[in-house]
Amino acid sequence: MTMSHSRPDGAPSAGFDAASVPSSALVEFAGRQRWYAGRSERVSNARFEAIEDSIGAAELGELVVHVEDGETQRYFLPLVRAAEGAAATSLDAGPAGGLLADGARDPAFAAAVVALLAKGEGEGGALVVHRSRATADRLAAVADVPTSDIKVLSGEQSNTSVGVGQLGILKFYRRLRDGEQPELEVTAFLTDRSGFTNAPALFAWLELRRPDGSHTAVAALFERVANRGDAWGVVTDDLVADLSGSQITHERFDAGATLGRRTGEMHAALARKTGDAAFDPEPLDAASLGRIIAEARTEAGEALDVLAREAERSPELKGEIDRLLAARGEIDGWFAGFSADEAGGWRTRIHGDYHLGQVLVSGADAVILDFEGEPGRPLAERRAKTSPLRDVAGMLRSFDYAAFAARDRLGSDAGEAARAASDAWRERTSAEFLKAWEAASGVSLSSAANMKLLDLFVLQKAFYELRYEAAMRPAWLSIPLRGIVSLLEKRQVLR
Ligand SMILES: Nc1ncnc2c1ncn2[C@@H]1O[C@H](COP(=O)(O)OP(=O)(O)O)[C@@H](O)[C@H]1O
Ligand SMILES: O=P(O)(O)O[C@H]1O[C@H](CO)[C@@H](O[C@H]2O[C@H](CO)[C@@H](O)[C@H](O)[C@H]2O)[C@H](O)[C@H]1O
Repeated sequence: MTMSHSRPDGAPSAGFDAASVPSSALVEFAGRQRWYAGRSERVSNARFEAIEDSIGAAELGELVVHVEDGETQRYFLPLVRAAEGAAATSLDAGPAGGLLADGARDPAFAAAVVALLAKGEGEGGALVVHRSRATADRLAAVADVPTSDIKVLSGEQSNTSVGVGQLGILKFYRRLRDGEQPELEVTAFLTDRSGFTNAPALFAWLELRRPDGSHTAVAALFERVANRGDAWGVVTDDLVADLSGSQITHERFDAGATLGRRTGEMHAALARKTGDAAFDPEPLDAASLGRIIAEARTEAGEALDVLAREAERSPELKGEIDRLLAARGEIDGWFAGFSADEAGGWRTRIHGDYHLGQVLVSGADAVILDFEGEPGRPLAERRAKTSPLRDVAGMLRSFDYAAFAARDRLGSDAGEAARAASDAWRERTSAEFLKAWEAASGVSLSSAANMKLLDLFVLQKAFYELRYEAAMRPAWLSIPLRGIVSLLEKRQVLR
């Protein structure tokens, strides 16, 4: 169901000239936001481009950032007047604009968006409401939640998620990419057409249609899943307790077996043939395998370039960095060593950015979230069908991160015994995960070709993480670096 929403005459607005916000103030403000991906780039200028529509008192717009020698980045940025005393988190729009704040973090704005999604509006504006018919009554209940029960979730990730009472999660997409948002397509497919129930139901979403015909989703409302935290938090807490010899009194989350089963079921659901060309499985033939290898090979080279630049910033990692850089030829040769005979199986839609932080622990079960794909990649790539082993690799890398993070939390108490125990946990959990995944997905892991492809995806993910950590958390650069070195040693690419 689709409705267009237009600015009602005389609607209240934030009452400022957003177009006059200086570029320097926008860049400084963006640099403080977790969702901003341009932090490590040189920015030539930034501007606020108004959206011809209104919701509540916000001035709606896009933050448009021109990166030197790079693509233009667009972010959804509704602006509201900053609350008293909120100077530290606000955007200083100068004497004419005053202090402004991110509307996505403002409960009143979120309430207005939910009301709009539940109600829909007349024709004409730049924002279009899409609602799921199946969930209309649940949507009305979410719209009844009082503003006082609307709260931005802590631990903001690539986007900004807001809890609407215990019923809904309103997610504002921050980095905007033109085209279909994979998260909306995949969640709707899983819940409406495949019978997979371990992902939150999608209620409604808001799409921006620009005058040039391009379109992109800016917000979506999902069912809120009762949970005791994401699997990253639950797994690392339990591991810290185990490593430090503390008793666990709560129900233990059986990470390997539960995640393996639910992940496999998700992949089996995504492999269902329904006649929808965007989802129907296609053969993983030699041409598609060739594209996968070429992409991973290029990305490995790019990540090694980034690593070479990082070497100065991380002198404690110099030994491993130099070793990897010296083996560039061998690494490239490993990718080149794939043969067309290794093609086989199916490619389907997948999760695309799968790790422990994307799973909620609900009782003893797992609910899978965030089907947006890797936020740094173009939409067409994130919507492409590929091997489900890519997601499997993502979770294996996450077990490696969790083993490191648990040791890191123990600080100087973490001796050699803790290292050995956390490594053993990672190996055991990974094996249980793979076993349960194979049984639930129906994809065989006994073929040498599939195991080699799994290695490729593990390496590709770790190279992606190298770039991610270099840009976002340099202190964790060692995790993917050591993961890459260790895998390449096992496969005798590094000697
Ligand atoms: N449907 C939901 N039910 C309960 N909590 C949710 C739901 N969706 C998101 N969350 C919470 O918000 C956090 C961020 O959600 P996620 O979709 O991963 O956002 P991002 O796109 O920013 O990575 C999750 O880790 C979880 O704590
Ligand atoms: O914000 P997103 O969920 O879209 O994902 C991005 O950020 C993740 C970090 O929060 C990053 O994941 C990496 O760190 C995790 C631990 O914090 C670890 O569990 C993952 O295995 C590791 O990849 C993810 O790669 C990035 O896309």
